[in-house]
Amino acid sequence: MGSFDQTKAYVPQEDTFFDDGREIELLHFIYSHPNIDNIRGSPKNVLAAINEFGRTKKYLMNVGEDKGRIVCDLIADVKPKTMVELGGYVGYSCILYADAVRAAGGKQYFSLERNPEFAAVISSLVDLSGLDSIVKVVVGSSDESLARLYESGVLTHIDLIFLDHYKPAYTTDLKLCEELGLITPGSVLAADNVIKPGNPPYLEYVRSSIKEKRERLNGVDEGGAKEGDSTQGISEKTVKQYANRYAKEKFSNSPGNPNLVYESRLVNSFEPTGVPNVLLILLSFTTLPFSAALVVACYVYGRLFPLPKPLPLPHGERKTILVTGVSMSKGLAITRVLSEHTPHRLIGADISVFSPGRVSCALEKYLVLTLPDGRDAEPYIDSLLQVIKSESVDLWISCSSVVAAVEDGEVVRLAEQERGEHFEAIQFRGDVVERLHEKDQFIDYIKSLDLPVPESYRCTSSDEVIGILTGKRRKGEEKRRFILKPIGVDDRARANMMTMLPFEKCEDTVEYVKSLRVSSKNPFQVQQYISGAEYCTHALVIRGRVVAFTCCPSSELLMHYEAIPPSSHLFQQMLKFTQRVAEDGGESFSGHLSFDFLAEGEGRTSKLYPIECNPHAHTAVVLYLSTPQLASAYLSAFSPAKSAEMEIVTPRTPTPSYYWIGHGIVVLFILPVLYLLLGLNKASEILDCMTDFWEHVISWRDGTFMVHDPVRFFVLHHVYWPVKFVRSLITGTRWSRTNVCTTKAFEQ
Ligand SMILES: C[S@@+](CC[C@H](N)C(=O)[O-])C[C@H]1O[C@@H](n2cnc3c(N)ncnc32)[C@H](O)[C@@H]1O
Repeated sequence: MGSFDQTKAYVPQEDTFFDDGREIELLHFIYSHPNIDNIRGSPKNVLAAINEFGRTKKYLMNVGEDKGRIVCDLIADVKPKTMVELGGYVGYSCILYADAVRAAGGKQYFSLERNPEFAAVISSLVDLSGLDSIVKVVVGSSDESLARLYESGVLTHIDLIFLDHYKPAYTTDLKLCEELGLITPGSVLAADNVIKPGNPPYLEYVRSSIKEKRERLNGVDEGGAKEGDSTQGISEKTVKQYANRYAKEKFSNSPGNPNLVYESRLVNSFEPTGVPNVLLILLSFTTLPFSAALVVACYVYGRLFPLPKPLPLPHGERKTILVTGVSMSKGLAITRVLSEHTPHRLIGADISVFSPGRVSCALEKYLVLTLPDGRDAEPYIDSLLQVIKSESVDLWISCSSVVAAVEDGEVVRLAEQERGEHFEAIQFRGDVVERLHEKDQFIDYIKSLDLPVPESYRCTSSDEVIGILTGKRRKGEEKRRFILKPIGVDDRARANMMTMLPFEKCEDTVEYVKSLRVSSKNPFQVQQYISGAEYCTHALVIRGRVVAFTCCPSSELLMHYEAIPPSSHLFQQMLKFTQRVAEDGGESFSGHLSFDFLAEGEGRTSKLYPIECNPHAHTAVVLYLSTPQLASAYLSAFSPAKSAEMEIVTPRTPTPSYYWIGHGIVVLFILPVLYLLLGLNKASEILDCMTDFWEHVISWRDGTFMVHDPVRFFVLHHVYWPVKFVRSLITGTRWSRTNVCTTKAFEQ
């Protein structure tokens, strides 16, 4: 779970927070919006306008962006033909989900809303977003509407149901759907608010075994909730939420189908009102004494058992090596290995004053670089050039983040221009970075090397895209599936565009593609969809030769790195691919090179497709933390003969796996304990998380912690992140997810 982005917060909830005319006000707000022409026909813009109203005018009880995304992911997974929502309010969830259902090839979305005024608002906004062909808004109490839809034959089966209406009716409506056969094995339920404010009868029902349900039906349950009492344990405020308009609530008395069992999973997310990231500051504060004690213990141990120092070099042979990006685990891992195993002078630089790298004893000096000023990267480039000049840097190892890769390439060119001679740098030139990083250029380039690529097309108009998606198949040819990626747009846009195409109906595909407004200014890549496991690699390339290489299964979100053994077929395939690209780069090709691959099929017959290239260091380099030979690989940059002879350095075997405790403690320990205390999750699920966490603590390694260099771990968790959170609270800086290992806080 990420932290809530405060800038997304709606205005606070008042005592009366709905049904006071604000729903109609919302319609006036949207239809008189200066951007109305762009809102028309665009579900995304209609949702943005609803959010704008909630943030600047009045609170709205919508599901919100964070929780909405979870259900959208579920829709993409389940691909429901028919989805039903109970409780539509002003249509936020309806527009968001119906758009996702359409994108996943679905046909129908039923929004059931009891209040006719709200239902009229939904219908109006659904029309405005152009989703009227898939959405049916049904006015009336959910139980009556479900029964009516079933009897008229309009609704025969529900693939995915979203429950977000009157909390006590969750269980009774679910049972009704079971009895009518609308919900069958394979149907998926997504229920909002079961954690907060809580819905114990619903959770109890979906977690009961067949035997328990039968016993309760027959009235033999000992001491449990009385069958039929669906308000038990739900707060009085929630039970009376709609009492102003519907004085007496009525429920279906359906017995349900006790033979159905559900697999259940609780997912925490945020209401649009927000959860302050103060909690994370508190976590850092409460764990501070433990970390401080750990630092002291490590310090004493380090004094008693110091690491052996590399032999000093004769006068004049000591070089200065600069590593940039030392706030990140990858930059620190490289400096750590170099400082332990080379006698050269190591200096580090990064853009943060509070960088955990500045306190690392691996560095002799830390320098702060200037942050790029908006789109102007010059201040950053100038400050880096200044460091290279003033410190007489002999070798620069660039470990900067992806956003600075092109600028870093430019720095190499300018440094050479200034010196009038070759400047040794582990950094590709700007044009190489662009060629490898831009999705379409990369695929074209790889194709030119005769290496396998997923079928990909660059398109600058909707017609081009439609032509490819709806093109005729040869006889016997299987239906191919594609995804559509924006080119040169940020990764957030890409995350929203991973829709499987074409849809069943040609007109749906056409409608969808047209809504993306593909043009020469907004080009897209149509790419063959490949289903399979994803892998990432990290390589050090010097003068066109791969001198160090490792790879592992991709797991950015879990933040786990487990090396694939060099003897495996997959490893060899990925290495061969990387070597081919490196060779093609020639003598001037030095830098960190990493690829993302998808493997189609398994074992020795699997076929690898590269999907992306990152021409910069990958966090997987932490796998080398106990491999001294990595230092020699970097130093081979000083001697062409050595790099030509070097054996490829792979992480020492057995290689420990890496995790980040700051991440693990939140997702695998604190949250599960919280659920346990609140009685919200099954003990077995909590136990699984705890076991994972414990296993990591015992047998994995933290990517930041080091017994002989413990202060940077302390600074990361008790200075860097808290300062970032406090700053974010004060300035309202946009962030919704944090990555402990790259020290980045970014929008999801
Ligand atoms: C929390 S709001 C739904 C928000 C909406 N799902 C969204 O995220 O945009 C709950 C809605 O359920 C409706 N509702 C409550 N009880 C209902 C019932 N028995 N049948 C149908 N709708 C109901 C309320 O009128 C209200 O509009």
